[in-house]
Amino acid sequence: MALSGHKNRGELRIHESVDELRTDLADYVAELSEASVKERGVFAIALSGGSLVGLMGKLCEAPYNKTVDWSKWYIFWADERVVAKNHADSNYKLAKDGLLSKVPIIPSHVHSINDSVSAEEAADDYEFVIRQLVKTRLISVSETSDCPKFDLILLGLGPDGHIASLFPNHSVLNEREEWVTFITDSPKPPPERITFTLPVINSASNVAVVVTGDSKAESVHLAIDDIGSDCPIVPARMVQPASGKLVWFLDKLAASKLEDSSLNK
Ligand SMILES: O=C(O)[C@H](O)[C@@H](O)[C@H](O)[C@H](O)COP(=O)(O)O
Repeated sequence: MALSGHKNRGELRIHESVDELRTDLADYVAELSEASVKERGVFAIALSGGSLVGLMGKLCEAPYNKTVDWSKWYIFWADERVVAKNHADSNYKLAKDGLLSKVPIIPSHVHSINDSVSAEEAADDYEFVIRQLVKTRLISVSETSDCPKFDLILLGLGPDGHIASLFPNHSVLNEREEWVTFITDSPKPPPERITFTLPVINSASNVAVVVTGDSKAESVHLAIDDIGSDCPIVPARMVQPASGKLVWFLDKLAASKLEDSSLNK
């Protein structure tokens, strides 16, 4: 693995293979879980959809399945499709089938969205739930804003540079008041989604963006490298934790267009 810091763009962890990335990601999540449980007694983690959950798969295997204190995990979603929980498009279903059902997480600690209301109501409900948990400090609060401070937010990256359900040129990128908002016009189906806003993502203690494959190489370049003013600002470039730590988990293909050639050999 090649390790590097990239000015204000966080730590880059570039892996020879997807398998190496999977091991490093499991180690990273397990270490953050241990540190958070030691410090706060709980671990509040937000997941996304896509290939991310599969890439976290080693957490279900030895040694992690036995060493991680799963009873202290509280699960949230950085974004969710507004579909029934048993629908093939549901990020909850993806995580349940691929991770949550394979480790001893306490069912009441799993905070999925209300799937029986509109996208707008689901976003409001989800923000309300998070507000209650911030009040009790199950989720920490940012020192600089009133935003929740998740222990870890895990994000994937779309070929268009989107993270969570924050798509390029969409007005929700400018949302500064809401913690959770909704869209009904996602360029990638399904159209109705709820999503954490940038202030919440940027208030987390740790944010990890997990990216594999050459179809993402251009958006990785646009998100990380020093780009000219004529280049588009992709949503992933707006991930800039105020006081938290940003880590990029990349495989060689995803890193192949980064400008620092020593990194993508
Ligand atoms: O809601 C969605 O449409 C997906 O969850 C999406 O946001 C995904 O996370 C990225 O596109 C990365 O996807 P892959 O990791 O599968 O390429």
